[in-house]
Amino acid sequence: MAIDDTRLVTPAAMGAIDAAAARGGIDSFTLMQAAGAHVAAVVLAHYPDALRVVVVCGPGNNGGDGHVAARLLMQSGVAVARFGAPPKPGGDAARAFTECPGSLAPLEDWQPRAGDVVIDALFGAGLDRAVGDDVAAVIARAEATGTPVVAVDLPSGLSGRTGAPTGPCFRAEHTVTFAARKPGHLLMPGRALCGRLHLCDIGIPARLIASDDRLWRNHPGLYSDHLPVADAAAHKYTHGHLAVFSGPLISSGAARLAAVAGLRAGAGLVTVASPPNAVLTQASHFTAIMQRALGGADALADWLGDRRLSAFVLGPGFGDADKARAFTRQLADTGRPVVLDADGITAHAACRDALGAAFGGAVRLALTPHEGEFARLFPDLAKDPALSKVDRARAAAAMLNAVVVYKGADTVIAAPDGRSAINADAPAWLATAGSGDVLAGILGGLLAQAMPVFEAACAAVAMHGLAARRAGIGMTAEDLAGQVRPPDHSAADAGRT
Ligand SMILES: NC(=O)C1=CN([C@@H]2O[C@H](COP(=O)(O)OP(=O)(O)OC[C@H]3O[C@@H](n4cnc5c(N)ncnc54)[C@H](O)[C@@H]3O)[C@@H](O)[C@H]2O)[C@H](O)CC1
Ligand SMILES: [K+]
Repeated sequence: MAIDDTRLVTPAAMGAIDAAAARGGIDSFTLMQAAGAHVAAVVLAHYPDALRVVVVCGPGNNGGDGHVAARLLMQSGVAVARFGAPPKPGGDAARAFTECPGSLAPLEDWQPRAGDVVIDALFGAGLDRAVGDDVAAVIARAEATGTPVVAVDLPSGLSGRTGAPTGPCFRAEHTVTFAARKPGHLLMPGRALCGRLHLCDIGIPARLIASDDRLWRNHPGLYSDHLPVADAAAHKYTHGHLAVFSGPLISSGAARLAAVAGLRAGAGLVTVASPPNAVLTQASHFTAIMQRALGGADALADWLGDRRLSAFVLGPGFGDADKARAFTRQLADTGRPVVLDADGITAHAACRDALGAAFGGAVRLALTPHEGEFARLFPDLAKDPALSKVDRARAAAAMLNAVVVYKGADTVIAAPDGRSAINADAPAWLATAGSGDVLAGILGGLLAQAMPVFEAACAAVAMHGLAARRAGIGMTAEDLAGQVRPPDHSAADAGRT
């Protein structure tokens, strides 16, 4: 493929890329022709029985792509009707408008008919506010009549930067985008509003699609060079020793899930450290996983003297917030990597800055919050409507000098240096009780094997999704943990969306 399909480019950065292409002698009208041709091809391929293609065109270049598609469809013998307002004279869109035969009726004139397919070419990268009443009425009409919509670049009304609608928004069956995916194609609810995404090469060279965004879809290229190496000469300690802290008897299952996942992710040894009264219960479940009774701080300090302990997971089912804070501080002092999940995150809601300060220096803290946990730790970021999920995760990562795995259907992994990835291919059935404990365990297992934290987090999120696919729909978290496999170096690009 001539384009880099792993990079995500914000609409603003895309504008800069277009300008660089123009400086390099690439004609913008030629790009528009290519864009319109891809849209027409998607419509022809997916709606061969359409009786009429309705192209709704906006004032900018998104509308220009619509005029090109309209002309090409007419030339293919398709019945086409165009609605909208003519573009301002002088630019590419005006030229595309002029070159398309036939009239342009006002937007409000569209009366849906059976057999209509809508090409939404109203707004794309240039959307900067909520759509007006005229566009909102068209969106409502398409939705009420179930008319299929093919969106050009982005469904009109959707922010390509945040994945959030700015107001009323088309729900497309297909979205045809150009040169690079935008964050809004992967972030929810944008991903759902786009329907099936077609990423099309319009002739912008891949070398130009290297913006400063440092944002990718999660894919093996982000981490494969850092995966633990399966070494014939290895012994168990070569692959590290992961410690998982269990909560009280009643909630001890969460640590078990994390421990099993950590072992399956390749950690050489895994020990579950439990309050003394939970040890017997834990022991009755395990053979390969080791046990340790751990009372308070002194016992932990004693254990931490074992240099072979190489990573820690604290939080799943942990309960006691005071103890979580005290243990975390002791773990921070070891200089070794720590995963904080669930109660381990919530315990620091009132002392977030102290947590960040305890983990200064080389990055060795990973946090795996879901929406609710994120809001508890970062209420200021969670409340700010101007921020995308990527912005929030990045700001949180920078604040705490930690890698943040902000979970959801669109899990965002962010590093303090700004590198970020959106994971958009996990199956929906991954959202089940205990699933997060498994993710924390996988991540702990990779960190125990000395992977750097950002790379380990990207790999862990991918492995979690792969395990869910293996376990299949209807799985429980136990099934999920049982399907975790060490990362496969030879695996094909499993991150493709
Ligand atoms: N490299 C590429 O990806 C190419 C993309 N192309 C297409 O060009 C558009 C972006 O075009 P642009 O003119 O910058 O923006 P829009 O057409 O989306 O809209 C701009 C226009 O609309 C006004 N506006 C914005 N929001 C609203 C609103 N809510 N209500 C009313 N008016 C609004 C804004 O002020 C501007 O006047 C990209 O998406 C692709 O489809 C090129 O064809 C080829 C290269
Ligand atoms: K559009």
